[in-house]
Amino acid sequence: MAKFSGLSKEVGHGQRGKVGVLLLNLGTPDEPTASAVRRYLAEFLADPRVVEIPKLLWMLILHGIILRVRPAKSAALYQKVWTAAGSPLMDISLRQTAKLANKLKADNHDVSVHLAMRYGSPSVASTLQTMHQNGIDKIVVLPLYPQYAAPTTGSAFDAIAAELSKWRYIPALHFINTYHDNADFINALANSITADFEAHGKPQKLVLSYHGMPERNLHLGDPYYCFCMKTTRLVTEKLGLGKDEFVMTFQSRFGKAKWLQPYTDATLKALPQQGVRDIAIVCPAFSADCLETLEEIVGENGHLFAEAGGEKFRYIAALNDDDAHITMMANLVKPHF
Ligand SMILES: C=CC1=C(C)c2cc3[nH]c(cc4nc(cc5[nH]c(cc1n2)c(C)c5CCC(=O)O)C(CCC(=O)O)=C4C)c(C)c3C=C
Ligand SMILES: [Fe+2]
Ligand SMILES: [Fe+2]
Repeated sequence: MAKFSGLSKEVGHGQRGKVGVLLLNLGTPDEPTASAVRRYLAEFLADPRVVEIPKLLWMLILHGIILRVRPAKSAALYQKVWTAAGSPLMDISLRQTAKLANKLKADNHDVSVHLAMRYGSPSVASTLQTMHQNGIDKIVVLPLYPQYAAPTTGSAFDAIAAELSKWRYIPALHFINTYHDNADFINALANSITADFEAHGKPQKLVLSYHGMPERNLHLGDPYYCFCMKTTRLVTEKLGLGKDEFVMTFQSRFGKAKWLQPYTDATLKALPQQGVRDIAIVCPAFSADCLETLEEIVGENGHLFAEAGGEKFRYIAALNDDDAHITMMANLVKPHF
C-alpha cells in the first residue's frame, strides 16, 4: 500500500491529534568561535527579511566582505557572555521551554512545549518534524518577540511556511504575531522595573532601549516602531513616569543606512552633559538576555556612559524565565488550545 507522504497514517485520519506549543527565538551560534559565528551569520544575514537589498549585490557584499571580517569580531564578543551553560540566549530559551511545559501541566493542559530557533539549531524544520512524529496536529506558535517586526516575527513565519509547504496535511496553526500591548507583558515589565527602583533607588532617567531596524522598513509599513512606542507608553504610564524621567532609544545598528532613532549609544554619551548621571536601562524587545543586552548594553554602552561622565548605570534584566513571564506565555497560548 502506498504510504501517506510525510504523514503517519493516524494523524488527521481518525485518531485525535495532540496540541503542541512552539516557542521561537532568533538563534545563536553553536560555539563562540569565528567558524561557528560565520555559519550562523551566513544563514541569518542571507535572509531577505533581515537585509532588504537586491540579492545579488548583497551576496557579493556578504560573502566578499562581511563574512570575512565580522565572525572573528563577533566571536570575541560572544566569548565575553558565554557561560558554562553555553550561549545565554539558548540557555534561557531552554529554561523558558521547560518552565512553560511545567506551568501548562500544573494548569491541567495536556500540551507539549517545543523550542525552535530561526537560525542555527534546533531548526524550525526539524522541530516541526519532531512535533509531527509525536502526533501533534494542532500547533500554537509563539515567537518570543514582543513587538512584531518583519525581520523577526515575519521571518519566523516564513520558516514555518517553508517547511509546511512540503507537507501534504497542514496542521491547525495559531500564530501569535505580537504581544507588545498585552496586559501580562506590560505588568511583568513594569513590576521588574519597580523591583529595581525599590532595590537600588529611582534613577534620574529610565532608558528603554529596543533593538534597532533600518528606518526604511518603517516607511515600508513595518509596525515595529509604533509597537515599541506603545510598549513604552504603557509601561511608563504604569510606572507613573513623567516625560523627562524616561527616554526610548534603539540599539544594535548594522551597516551604514539610517536606522530608527534616537540611537542608544549616542543618547548615553549625551546624557551626562545634560546633567543625567544616574540611569537604569531596560531592553523591552528582548524576551531573553543575549549578546545584544549582556555585551552591547551592559558592556559597551555602560562603558560609554561612564566615559562621558555617568556615575550610576544599572541594567534591568530581560524577563527571561521569571514566573510572571512564564505566566504571560501560558495566558497567550491557552486560548488557542
Ligand atoms: C542586519 C540587520 C538586523 C536586523 C534588522 C535585526 C533586527 C532584530 N534583531 C533582534 C534580536 C536579536 N538580534 C541579535 C543579534 C544580531 N542582530 C543582527 C542584525 C539584525 N537584527 C546581527 C548581525 C546579530 C548577531 C550578532 C552580531 O554579529 O552583532 C540577537 C542576539 C543573538 C545572540 O546570539 O545572543 C537578538 C536576540 C530583534 C528583536 C530585531 C527587531 C527589529
Ligand atoms: Fe538583531
Ligand atoms: Fe550588537
